[in-house]
Amino acid sequence: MKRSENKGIQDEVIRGKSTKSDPGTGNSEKKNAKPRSGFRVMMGLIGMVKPMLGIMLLAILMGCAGNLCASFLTIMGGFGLLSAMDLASPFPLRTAAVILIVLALARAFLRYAEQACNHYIAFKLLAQIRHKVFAALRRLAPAKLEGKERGNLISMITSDIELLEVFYAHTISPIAIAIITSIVMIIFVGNFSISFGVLALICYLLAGAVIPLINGHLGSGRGRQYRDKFGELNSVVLDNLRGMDEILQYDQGETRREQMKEKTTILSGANKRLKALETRQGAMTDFVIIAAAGVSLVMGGLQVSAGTLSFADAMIAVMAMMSSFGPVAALSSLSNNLNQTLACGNRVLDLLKEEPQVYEVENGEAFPFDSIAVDHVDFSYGKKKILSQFRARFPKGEITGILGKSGCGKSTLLKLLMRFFEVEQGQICYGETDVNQITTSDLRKHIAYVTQETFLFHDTIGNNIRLGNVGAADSEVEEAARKASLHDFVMSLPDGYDTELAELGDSLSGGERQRIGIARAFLHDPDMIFFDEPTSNLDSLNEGIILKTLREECDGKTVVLVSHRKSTMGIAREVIQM
Ligand SMILES: Nc1ncnc2c1ncn2[C@@H]1O[C@H](COP(=O)(O)OP(=O)(O)OP(=O)(O)O)[C@@H](O)[C@H]1O
Repeated sequence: MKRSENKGIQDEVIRGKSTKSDPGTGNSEKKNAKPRSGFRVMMGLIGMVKPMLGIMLLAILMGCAGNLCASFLTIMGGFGLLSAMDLASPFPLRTAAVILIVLALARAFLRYAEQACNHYIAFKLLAQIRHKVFAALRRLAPAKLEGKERGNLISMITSDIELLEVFYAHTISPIAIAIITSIVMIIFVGNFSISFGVLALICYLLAGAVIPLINGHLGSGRGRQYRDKFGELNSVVLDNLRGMDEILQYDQGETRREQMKEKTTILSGANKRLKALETRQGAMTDFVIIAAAGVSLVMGGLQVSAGTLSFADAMIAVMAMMSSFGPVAALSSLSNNLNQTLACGNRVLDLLKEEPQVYEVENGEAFPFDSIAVDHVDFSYGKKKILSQFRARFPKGEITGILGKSGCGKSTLLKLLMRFFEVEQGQICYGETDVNQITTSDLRKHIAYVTQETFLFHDTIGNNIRLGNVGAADSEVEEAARKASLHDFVMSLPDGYDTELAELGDSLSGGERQRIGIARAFLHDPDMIFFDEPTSNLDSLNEGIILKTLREECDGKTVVLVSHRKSTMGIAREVIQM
């Protein structure tokens, strides 16, 4: 494919989509987007239930049947009472007793089955949402994970998704159940007298909709405040744990303790305000239920004395009213958590819908092993300009060094070469091919990027090195470790290459971690290696060994070497000053 043709495709495939967001914040689209209403969040979350609609309907059916069983337990008791008093009852005492037992057993079974279905749906869905969130992160990474939002993402993956369990297991079906059972009960009591039906309708609306909506509105700020304060306390505790060495060294224990105490006091204040609202809401709901009972008693009495209703019917209608508030009362307590749940749902939906800053090129050009040309490149994180009309050339098969003061954009340049971000202006070309036209997976397969921070997985040292080439034999792993001056250290450990890094925890030194990263790159054996401060944590002996290996092993490879150290730059054929 010719370059000009590629450019056309490029404009269509990449530019159209990826220049919308903003490196450094990563969310320009989100900032401009209208916030979702609670209803839209609910619909979005319910949309995810589609694959499990059958079980959801079953849960609602069993919930309705179970709650009606509970109401009719009391009503059947009323019929039994009428029969015992020799008043008109459709059920003789014995039959009423048998039905009572059946209803009680059915109630227990249906309740259990409803909860089992709801939890099945919730946990299946949580697993699916986690998969979706990780797939979204995979799509959005690495740019998204580079930004300041990393902390928020961790909290989303851990607590936000967890909280959605409340929505799926304890929100959707209770709302449907309350609506259906209320309609059944309105028809049932309305059959005795229209006024009972109207009273039931008003009271159900008050307890199940008006009070929860008002309190939900009043409590939305308090719920969010509680969650924010909870997050703040968590991060202070984590900071203190991580920074324990510094706290002890600079005698900051008392100050940090005071800070934690202050955060705890604020959190407990927020919790108190939230509980006060919950208590007030509970009291309002109870008032409506008691008022409904009182009004229905008076109404029944008046209708019996006026001769428009028999005593037996009035008694059953009043008992039905009194026993039917379970499902709507359950809704009233929902609204306390609903605001928090919807806020979490909103964040998860935002992430699932977020456009990546950089789209991976899937069917582009194969990676050409050639010189790299950086031509008049501009790049900014948000409003902060990092590179302006930057030019450089990294010849094929040579080691080129990059020197520059801290923060001038050396690591950023490597990330642009890796296409973690796209340039704003100018071009980066491998040979004749624009980096934006190269199949991204192919690009990353042929380049090893050794970052300043080597991430170690909870696995053996051997497998951590093997990340560079999963199929590598033990001898190849050992060879790579030797080149990275790591072998002797590994052999000094009781289990050698089988030593679990989780057991060592953070006890590996910066230099040892760095050497694991370098061994990975050697094992990967790519055409190009980008090193970001590869020897910053090493003593001069290990630095010397690694530089010698770099010179020998990287013969014929294109190497870009970022470093502050003049000694490291010694192996570079050319040094670019940024
Ligand atoms: N993801 C990001 N979002 C916003 N700003 C960033 C991001 N990454 C880096 N920066 C900022 O961009 C500037 C350049 O960062 P970069 O890491 O490229 O510098 P550097 O030259 O490699 O520095 P050092 O030598 O200290 O590693 C710094 O001021 C940094 O704070």
